[in-house]
Amino acid sequence: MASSEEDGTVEEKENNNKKRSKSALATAWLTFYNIAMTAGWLVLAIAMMRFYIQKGTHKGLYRSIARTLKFFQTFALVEVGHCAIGIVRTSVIVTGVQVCSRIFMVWFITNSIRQIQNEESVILFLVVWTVTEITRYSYYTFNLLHHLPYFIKWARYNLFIVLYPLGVIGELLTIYAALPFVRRSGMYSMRLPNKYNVSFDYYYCLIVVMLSYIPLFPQLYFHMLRQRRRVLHGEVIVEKDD
Ligand SMILES: CCCCCCCCCCCCC/C=C/C(=O)SCCNC(=O)CCNC(=O)[C@H](O)C(C)(C)COP(=O)(O)OP(=O)(O)OC[C@H]1O[C@@H](n2cnc3c(N)ncnc32)[C@H](O)[C@@H]1OP(=O)(O)O
Repeated sequence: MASSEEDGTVEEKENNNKKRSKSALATAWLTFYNIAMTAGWLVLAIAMMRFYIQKGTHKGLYRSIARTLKFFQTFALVEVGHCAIGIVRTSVIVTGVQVCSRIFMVWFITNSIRQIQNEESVILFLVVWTVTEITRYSYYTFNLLHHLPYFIKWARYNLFIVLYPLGVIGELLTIYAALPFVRRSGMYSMRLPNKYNVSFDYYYCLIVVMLSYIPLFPQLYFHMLRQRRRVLHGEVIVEKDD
């Protein structure tokens, strides 16, 4: 009897130790990840400012930062993993929609269609994403280090009110600008007849993507408004399950 009680205590201690070391490991990884991402987006911000100051135009700006942007935005896929394994308290779906829509914009729109890379709307979403991500990742970093300056917390949960709609406008205008080129080139499309007997039209796919902002964007926006009330005003929010 005594021995089983002892066993229980040992087991409990082992479990607690495992949890502690897991959370220490998770915190170390998240701190590293957030610092790296803050640095990455800061590099992008500096590169964009330098380009504009030196050239006096936004033309060619996307090309000049494309590699860095693709790397850091694609790396953000890791965040969906963070939610899935439970090391951050965030919905996989909310994060998944956010990250996938960004990756789609970078790889399947802006990177694939050279003719639209100099559109003002590209600069709009790039600037908006950059400000958002520098604020967001520095918020997470300082929060993990338990030294969060109030202005970063304020910026994280206020700037999105304006930046989110501006980012959406930039993204939608960019997809809209891409439509004629996609239609003319027939890119990423499959016409019948073909050996798979499957037809796919990227042009209509883009229209569906644009329409999907109507139900999806309000959900992300209201999610952030709820987070804002919770963090800035201490409201207790009961989130629905995924
Ligand atoms: C395949 C094609 C698909 C196409 C589909 C198209 C549909 C498109 C729909 C709409 C798309 C919108 C496009 C907009 C793009 C833009 O970004 S515009 C720019 C403005 N954007 C924003 O301001 C939003 C930025 N995004 C986010 O903030 C996030 O992505 C989020 C997922 C929406 C944030 O949600 P959430 O994580 O729940 O909020 P937080 O309050 O920040 O975090 C909750 C808790 O989790 C902790 N945490 C999260 N991540 C980390 C981390 N990396 N490190 C450490 N901790 C983290 C955080 O600290 C919180 O913890 P607690 O305080 O303990 O609760």
